[in-house]
Amino acid sequence: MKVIETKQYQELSQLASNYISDKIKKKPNLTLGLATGGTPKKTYELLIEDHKNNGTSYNSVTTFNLDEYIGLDPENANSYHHYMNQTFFNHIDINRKNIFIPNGLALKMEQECREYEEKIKFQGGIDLQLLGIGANGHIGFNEPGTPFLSTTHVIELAPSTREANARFFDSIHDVPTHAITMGIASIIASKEILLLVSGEDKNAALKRLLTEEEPTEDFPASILKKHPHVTIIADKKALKGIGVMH
Ligand SMILES: O=P(O)(O)OC[C@H]1O[C@](O)(CO)[C@@H](O)[C@@H]1O
Repeated sequence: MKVIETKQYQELSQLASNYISDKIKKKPNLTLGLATGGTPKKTYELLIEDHKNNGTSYNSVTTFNLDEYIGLDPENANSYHHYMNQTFFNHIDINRKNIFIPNGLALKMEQECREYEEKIKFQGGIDLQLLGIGANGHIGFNEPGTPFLSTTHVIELAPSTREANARFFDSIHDVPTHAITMGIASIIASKEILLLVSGEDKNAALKRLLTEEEPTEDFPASILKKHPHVTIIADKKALKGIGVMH
């Protein structure tokens, strides 16, 4: 895993945005895996700026999002469909038919999960997966204990995840209890992974990722150690007290 340290969140976001836009310039029909949450917000903002100022085009790009809450309508302000439209898709020239996000309202969830995997495979796999990390080490919504061999599935959210994400909702009671998420095997099948880590509340998770030896299902992000092409961009606060080789 290659670690790039930045001074703060702004610089982290600028590097991440440059990284992604360079990939699109090199491969205009890139298949991009996307994440939600607070961490990548500024990256999306800068990608939009880059699209407007430099003309980076998403016309031939295909995207697959990691996850979605179960039971939230795409119009719900807290759904990841809504997040992605507002934060990114509404501001770039992406072809709507090339956007894929798991359907949290599917009547047949098992079928939805299976078909999501098939769509990724049909597309030839994900070229670059953008990732965040939960304070408990989750990637996507794969909570501690999720099997490394998992593909897209329904998961019960950990209480700590619901608490952390309650900041986006009126009350913790409104945070869905379940989500549909790409599995750990689905994430790890991506050709390349870009993990963004910002802030002191991610320090312990990053320390565990960078220092502990063997991957363990108790700490989902640890599987990244087995992936041949992972780049981590982390700010000083996230890296505090962690010795990184430059
Ligand atoms: O960037 P945040 O808001 O800390 O979230 C970290 C991770 O948690 C999730 O939002 C799921 O809770 C992921 O999609 C994200 O990468």
